[in-house]
Amino acid sequence: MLRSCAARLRTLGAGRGGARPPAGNPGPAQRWFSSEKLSANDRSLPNPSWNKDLRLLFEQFMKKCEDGSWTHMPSYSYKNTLSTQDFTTLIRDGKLPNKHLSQAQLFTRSYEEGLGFEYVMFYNDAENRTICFFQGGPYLQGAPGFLHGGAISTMIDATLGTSAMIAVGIVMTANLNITFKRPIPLGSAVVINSQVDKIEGRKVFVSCNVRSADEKTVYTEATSLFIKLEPGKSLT
Ligand SMILES: CCCCCCCCCCCCCCCCCC(=O)SCCNC(=O)CCNC(=O)[C@H](O)C(C)(C)COP(=O)(O)OP(=O)(O)OC[C@H]1O[C@@H](n2cnc3c(N)ncnc32)[C@H](O)[C@@H]1OP(=O)(O)O
Repeated sequence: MLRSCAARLRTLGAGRGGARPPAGNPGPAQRWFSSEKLSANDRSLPNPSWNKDLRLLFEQFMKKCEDGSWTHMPSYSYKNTLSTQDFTTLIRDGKLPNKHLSQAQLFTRSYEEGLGFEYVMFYNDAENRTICFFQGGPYLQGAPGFLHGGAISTMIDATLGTSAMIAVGIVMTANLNITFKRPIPLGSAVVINSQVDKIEGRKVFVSCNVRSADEKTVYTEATSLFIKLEPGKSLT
């Protein structure tokens, strides 16, 4: 059975060495999810590029957060931050050249406002669900007027990855299976509804579908396997 989200988030930071981070010195998970210090740079809040549907969905779910059933997840570009350093140290023994690290930022937050990935995620602890509201901008075009399949896959990976991370800690995608059923119009708001289906040891099986904001059209379906990283085991 999945543990409560709060407990999982507390232990995420302990995964590397077994010790809980001391008070005032949050572990990686607390840094991703805590909005206290970074809220000014939170990219998951409405901006002028958001269409009416995306705003409405955001407002509806912010209301649902009031009773604690859903939680809003802030999101940052992670430009040259400690959390990126932590992850690199974990899987590569810190061997990534510093020059690259200093330029690094989260792919889905690397476009200017409105041009690429505009999205916000919420999670529901009791139901092990993460929901993402996503509006793809003009730089994500594939077939004329529609989103590129790689951009859709990216947001699916990010949403499913977030679900898996909330469940077990730091993970990487081992496998991602996607069925594209209908093309997604550029600039439209869609709903990526994901859930953790099963956890077996370090393996986390997750799935999702992508629907229109009115839920009438199913655009995409996906299943995926994430693997929890083992502390001290280099992947390179
Ligand atoms: C701390 C800070 C973090 C900083 C982040 C800050 C920002 C965060 C913001 C929010 C993030 C949002 C989430 C984004 C998610 C994106 C994730 C990616 O794109 S990731 C990029 C894209 N992904 C990559 O680049 C990953 C590349 N691949 C790898 O690195 C490795 O293959 C691995 C890590 C996936 C597993 O390696 P390894 O740890 O050595 O594991 P083993 O070989 O020992 O196997 C363990 C078990 O798993 C089984 N199993 C394994 N694979 C498969 C499979 N494909 N099929 C089926 N099964 C598979 C295997 O059979 C075994 O089963 P069993 O015997 O126990 O029953």
